[in-house]
Amino acid sequence: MSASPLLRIANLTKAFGGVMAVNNVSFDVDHGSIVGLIGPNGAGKTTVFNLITGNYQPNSGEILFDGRNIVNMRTNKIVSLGIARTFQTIRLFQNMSALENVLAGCHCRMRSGVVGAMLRLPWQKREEREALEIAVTELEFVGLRPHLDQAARNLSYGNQRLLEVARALATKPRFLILDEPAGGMNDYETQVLVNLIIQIRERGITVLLIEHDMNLVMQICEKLVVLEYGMLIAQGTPAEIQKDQRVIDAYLGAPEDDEDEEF
Ligand SMILES: Nc1ncnc2c1ncn2[C@@H]1O[C@H](COP(=O)(O)OP(=O)(O)OP(=O)(O)O)[C@@H](O)[C@H]1O
Repeated sequence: MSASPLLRIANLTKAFGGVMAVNNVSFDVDHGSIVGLIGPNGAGKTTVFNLITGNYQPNSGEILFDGRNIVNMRTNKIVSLGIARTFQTIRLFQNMSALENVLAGCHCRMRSGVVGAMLRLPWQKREEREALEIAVTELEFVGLRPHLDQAARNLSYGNQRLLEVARALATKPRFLILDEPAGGMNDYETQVLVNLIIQIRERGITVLLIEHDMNLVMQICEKLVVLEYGMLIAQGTPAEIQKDQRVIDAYLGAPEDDEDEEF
């Protein structure tokens, strides 16, 4: 018998008006794995992410994290269980420094919170010192230590994406959800990202990612889950998925766009 998965999605459904964005989808993410969620534009991938992180509530179905149903849980509670994410559209505090952005991630885990920290009681000072250490460590981990004091808006696009990863890591996740992490990156930046995701997994963090860059997905994911029109049409290893006729048809039948879906 195999060990229970870190994340289990069971019969998950989410409709927006008449649109079935996610339609009876079920899949597992095993502990310590890197899983890719792929599919043509509008297939329902980001909606699945928003359901896992509590940004949306499903119409039906279950989301079990480490055996616990997290449906209807508040987003901050879900973060405190060890789920962190980055967004498809960069969501940084553009006028704040790289360090301040990552500290904002640490505050999700702090007892005092941002306002309480201003009172500066001894245990709050200790907590702040620890947060600073974590933030610097994570900036170093993603290679942004030299840019610590720079405003987020002055970082290159690729570095802004890495900053989002550092901020997510500062919440000490067990499960990291990355929404198109290579979006807008050049080939060199993408390769740096690939190495970083592998190192994240080596830290024992399980990764679920949406990515249109098939080269990246094929390199690092041991399992792919494919959605089309909200429905799961295939799941398996990259080699299995590449040969799957339904997947080939879904991609070949997808309307052309500028996202360079090379499958
Ligand atoms: N908040 C919302 N309100 C209404 N419809 C929505 C909402 N979010 C998503 N949808 C619809 O649900 C469907 C799935 O969208 P979703 O963004 O999850 O797809 P996706 O696979 O992430 O696409 P992409 O690769 O383009 O990001 C689409 O038809 C979309 O228009």
